[in-house]
Amino acid sequence: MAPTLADPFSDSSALREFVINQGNGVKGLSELGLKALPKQYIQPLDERMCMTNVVPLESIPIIDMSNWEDPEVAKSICDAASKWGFFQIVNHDVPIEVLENVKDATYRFFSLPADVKNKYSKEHSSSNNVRFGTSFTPQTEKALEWKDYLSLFYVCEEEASALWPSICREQVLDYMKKSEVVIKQLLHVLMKGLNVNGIDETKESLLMGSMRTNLNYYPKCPNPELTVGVGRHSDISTLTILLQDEIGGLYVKNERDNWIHVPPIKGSLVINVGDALQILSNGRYRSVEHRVVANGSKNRISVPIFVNPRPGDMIGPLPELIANGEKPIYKQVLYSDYVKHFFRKAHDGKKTVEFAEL
Ligand SMILES: CC(C)(COP(=O)(O)OP(=O)(O)OC[C@H]1O[C@@H](n2cnc3c(N)ncnc32)[C@H](O)[C@@H]1OP(=O)(O)O)[C@@H](O)C(=O)NCCC(=O)NCCSC(=O)/C=C/c1ccc(O)cc1
Ligand SMILES: O=C(O)CCC(=O)C(=O)O
Ligand SMILES: [Fe+2]
Repeated sequence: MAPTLADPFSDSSALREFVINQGNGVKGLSELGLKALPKQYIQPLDERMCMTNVVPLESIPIIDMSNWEDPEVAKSICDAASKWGFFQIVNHDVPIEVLENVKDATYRFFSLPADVKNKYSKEHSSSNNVRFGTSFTPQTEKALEWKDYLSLFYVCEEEASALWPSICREQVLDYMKKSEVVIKQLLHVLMKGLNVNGIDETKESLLMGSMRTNLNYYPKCPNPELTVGVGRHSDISTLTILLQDEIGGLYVKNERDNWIHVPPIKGSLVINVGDALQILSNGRYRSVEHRVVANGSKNRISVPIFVNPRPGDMIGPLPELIANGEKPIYKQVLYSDYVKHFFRKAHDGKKTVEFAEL
């Protein structure tokens, strides 16, 4: 039963019970039609999006992938990865139906009753590789984030068949599979830009040995200006392939510490460099801080594929770079240690990468 008092969640344990334990998430809160944001979601002033720091006319590069091997296109990819850490791609080979299907599947999953979704929560899921949750790390966050998610770590088809929710499984698998071509194209170009030519099996595994797909749901929010959808962070992936819907709300930091909006473009994918690639490239490609605002009138979804090393891989500057005389700025770290470090703290901008600094 949903609480009905005027301020039903002044008591944090009531909020925790409804949102986390019962699996209603922020979607459940949103659907209660609250007039005011529960205080647990109110972010400190300096974490809220201040529109005076937004540069309206600037934009991350938009790259046409149809001639991806053309040296000029390749240069624009490498330049974008060094300067911005973010770009959008159009005319890639992922069919539009695949993108539309995974968005539909995301809506279908979040439309399930709370008790059904809750079977995939940390407490109830039979595997760490499938996790339905809310905010980022509700145990450690001082202020919660206005977001629910389903996170699916891919191990193999058999495991996905056995453990992933059937309501979205095929669509997520298809999106992952069809994205592999463009992921390989991008990694090929980015490695060439470092004078690392030819990606052998070991290197392919280091760059894209594991994948995690998140289905993110940001419901309509009563006081969007007081909270965040996702706080400032850089991803810990090698590359992230992000599908967003038509609503907008993703902002990226530029070189002058201003925020730039990433406008939705139908059929495009947003690509960003993650910490793992920043470390492997010895800082030549940059993972960049980004955040998502909450929306006062519309629900928003996004579907990132995090392309990662394997949990058991050691990551550090690639030997080819060091052999060329570059001084390493990162040490070798076990990727799963890096991932755990990221998940055990609240979002804190670019701080995660300090874990690997020499
Ligand atoms: C290190 C992992 C993630 C977990 O290891 P474990 O040995 O099974 O240990 P735990 O299940 O106890 O997880 C360690 C901590 O991470 C937390 N965690 C474990 N997955 C999760 C999870 N998807 N979500 C949010 N907490 C989690 C988990 O709750 C736990 O926190 P705590 O209970 O406080 O100790 C392991 O599965 C692993 O190495 N996975 C393969 C690599 C991998 O997934 N890489 C991540 C790719 S990038 C990425 O996911 C980015 C995500 C992201 C997400 C949200 C954002 O806003 C921004 C970015
Ligand atoms: O929803 C978005 O646009 C971005 C989400 C994000 O940054 C993430 O899941 O890491
Ligand atoms: Fe992100």
